Amino acid sequence: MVFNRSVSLLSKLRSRAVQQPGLGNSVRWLQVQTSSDVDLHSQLKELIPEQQERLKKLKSEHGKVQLGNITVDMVLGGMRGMTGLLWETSLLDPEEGIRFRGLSIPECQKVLPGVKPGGEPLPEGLLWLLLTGKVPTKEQVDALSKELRNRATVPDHVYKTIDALPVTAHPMTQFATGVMALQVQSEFQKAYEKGIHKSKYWEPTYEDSLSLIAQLPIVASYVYCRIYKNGQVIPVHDSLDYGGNFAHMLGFDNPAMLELMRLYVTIHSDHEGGNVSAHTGHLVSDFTLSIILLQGLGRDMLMLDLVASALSDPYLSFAAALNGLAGPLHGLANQEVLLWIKSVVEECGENVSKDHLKEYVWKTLNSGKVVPGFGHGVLRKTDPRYTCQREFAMKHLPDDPLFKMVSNLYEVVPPILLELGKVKNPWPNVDAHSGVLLNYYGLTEARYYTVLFGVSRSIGICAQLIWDRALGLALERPKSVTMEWLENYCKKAA
Ligand SMILES: CC(=O)SCCNC(=O)CCNC(=O)[C@H](O)C(C)(C)COP(=O)(O)OP(=O)(O)OC[C@H]1O[C@@H](n2cnc3c(N)ncnc32)[C@H](O)[C@@H]1OP(=O)(O)O
Ligand SMILES: O=C([O-])CC(=O)C(=O)O
Repeated sequence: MVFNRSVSLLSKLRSRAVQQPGLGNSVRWLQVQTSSDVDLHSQLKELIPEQQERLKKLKSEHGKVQLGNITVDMVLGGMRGMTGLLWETSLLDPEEGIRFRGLSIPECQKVLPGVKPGGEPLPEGLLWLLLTGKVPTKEQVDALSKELRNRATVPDHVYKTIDALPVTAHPMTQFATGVMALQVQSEFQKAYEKGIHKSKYWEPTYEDSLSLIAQLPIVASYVYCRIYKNGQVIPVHDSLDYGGNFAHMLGFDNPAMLELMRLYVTIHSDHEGGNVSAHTGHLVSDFTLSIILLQGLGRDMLMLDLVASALSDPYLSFAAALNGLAGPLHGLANQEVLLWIKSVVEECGENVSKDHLKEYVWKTLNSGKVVPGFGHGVLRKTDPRYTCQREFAMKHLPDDPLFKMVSNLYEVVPPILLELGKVKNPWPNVDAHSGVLLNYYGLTEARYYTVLFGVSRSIGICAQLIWDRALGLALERPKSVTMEWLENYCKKAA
């Protein structure tokens, strides 16, 4: 029954995926693929004109339709509930969680190719899906894996730039610095300087994006080996897929860890446009006046040209996004959860009772801290990214004591957060689970975890960035007001 359901879902999604005017779906599906079928760039080139037309029509026919009212609460409350961004690659439902181009996480697990049938989805497949809106075949994913491997080289100055930082610098600081150093090779910046026509912006953005995505695991694993493995770097494997290669370069070759990394990179990639990292990347790519202070790193290593600042290239945009991801209420919660769990173990032991856990949660709250891994700005139910990691744990590490503690926290924390009376979502988010899985396979260095998140988030941010350029999206510049302005406005409105 379950099998039949998934087969029919698969065929439905695939037929949706290959629908083309004038061609029967099944006929097209059975066709032998040509080289342009497996080339992501050619696929995008075909799609862009129709999406440009779609946007033009939306604007001309419905440009004046109202999407809601803005209240003072929204302005003071971090713009919660205010619809204000176009983000094509994914959409978040508060109850149901994320959908990537319309597909939920369980659906992605069913239809995106794995290394073997039934394996965890390959992140390259997700990148293809986010960019084209179509479920790729295994051949398309393999071609993209190969392309990413071919682009996976990092110039020497990047390592030197990272080496200029103390080894004790936070891994995210080292990682973001490495990304900034990669920027000197931006194709977008070069094309902009040469006067590229705006209708062509998406092409060098695509080049930069794919190169950046390909290079990130190398920079990330360099940071890991520099900090934790005395600089013993492991080179890119010449046949592994993206997620598998990343785990390999970090020194992990256990097949289950490779599967975990594929799942991790897939599910952390995109969470619609308003989250801190994605929004920062999007905003900065539209417009930035940020001046990056690089004193002490050597001006000869990084030659940043502020000509590009009005349309920041993918490297600049993604570096900005990483700095947002490094905040403890956002991506750093990845590390905070495991550090918190380890502090529980230190104080109460691994087999802590639920009553002791409750006491520890209250102690955390009473000292003015948040319980990391719980709550969310938009979600109002358990994060499906948490659920799929829980399923992975039940399959691969059901007896791990830290997994058991995570399960107990699922029971203990929500009622306590509800008791506070102000927390809008007491349920666990993605970060509540990832640490114990990584820790189980030997990646125990919690301070490093957000770097993994960063590698994954490049996939969503870059996919949208390419569409930002293809669609010619406007510079983002919302209006701000002062308290006095609000007070006067409200007096007049009363
Ligand atoms: C990948 C991700 O970014 S997922 C999120 C990762 N972050 C975390 O896990 C950190 C813990 N969680 C939190 O801090 C919050 O739930 C956030 C930042 C994720 C969302 O924040 P908000 O949208 O402001 O949540 P919400 O509207 O429910 O907050 C209301 C109040 O409850 C508090 N609250 C929310 N979640 C928690 C929590 N887990 N522990 C303690 N207090 C909490 C808020 O701090 C806020 O308190 P205040 O009014 O005294 O400032
Ligand atoms: O959506 C958010 O605000 C935070 C989040 O879970 C993510 O970015 O993955």
